[in-house]
Amino acid sequence: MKIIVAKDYEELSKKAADIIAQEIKTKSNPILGLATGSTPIGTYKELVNLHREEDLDFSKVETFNLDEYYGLDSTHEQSYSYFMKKNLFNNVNINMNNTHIPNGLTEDIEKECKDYDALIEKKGGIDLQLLGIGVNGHIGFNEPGEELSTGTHLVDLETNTIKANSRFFDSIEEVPKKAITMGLASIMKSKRILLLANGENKKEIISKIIDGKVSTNVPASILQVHSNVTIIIDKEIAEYLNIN
Ligand SMILES: N[C@@H]1[C@@H](O)[C@H](O)[C@@H](COP(=O)(O)O)O[C@@H]1O
Repeated sequence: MKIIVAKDYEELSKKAADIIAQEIKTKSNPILGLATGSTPIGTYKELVNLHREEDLDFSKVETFNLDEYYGLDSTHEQSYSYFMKKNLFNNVNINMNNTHIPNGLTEDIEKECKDYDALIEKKGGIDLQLLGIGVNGHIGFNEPGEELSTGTHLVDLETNTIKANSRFFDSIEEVPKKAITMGLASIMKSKRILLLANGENKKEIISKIIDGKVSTNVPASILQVHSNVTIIIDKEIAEYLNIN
């Protein structure tokens, strides 16, 4: 795992955007895996700046998002579909037909998940997967447990995840209890993985995934066996890890 330390969230976002921009510039049809949550918002902002100021071209970019809440319409302000449009897609020259997010309103979960994995496969897999991390070590919505799922699947969200994500909703009752998420195999098949983490509340989990054992109780620990992972952390986490 390659670890990059940024002095603050702004620098972390700039460094992440630069890595993604490099991928976009060097591949003829870059396939990006995208994440939501508060962590990548700054990265998307920087990518929009690069598009506006330096003509970073998204016309050939294809994207697959990690997850979507089950039961939320794409127009719901807390759906990840809405998030992606607001923070990135509406602000760059991406072809919306090339953006993919699981359909949270699907009536056929099994088909939705199978089709999602098949499409990623058909496109040749993800070149660069962007990840945030939950405080319990989840990536996408792959929650800790005795077993981990490989393909895209419907997941019951942990009570703590529901609590953590309630900060985006008016009340905790409004947070969906289930989500559709890419599985760990789809994530691990990505050619390169870029994980971002900043702030006090992520320091323990980052320490676990870097130094701890690989365990289904910490889903992100599986990243230790991927050959091309870059983690960008801020100074606060770096100090906790004793990295300068
Ligand atoms: N499904 C998303 C994850 O992909 C994200 O990494 C996590 C952390 O969010 P934040 O970046 O706001 O800490 O939130 C959600 O649960």
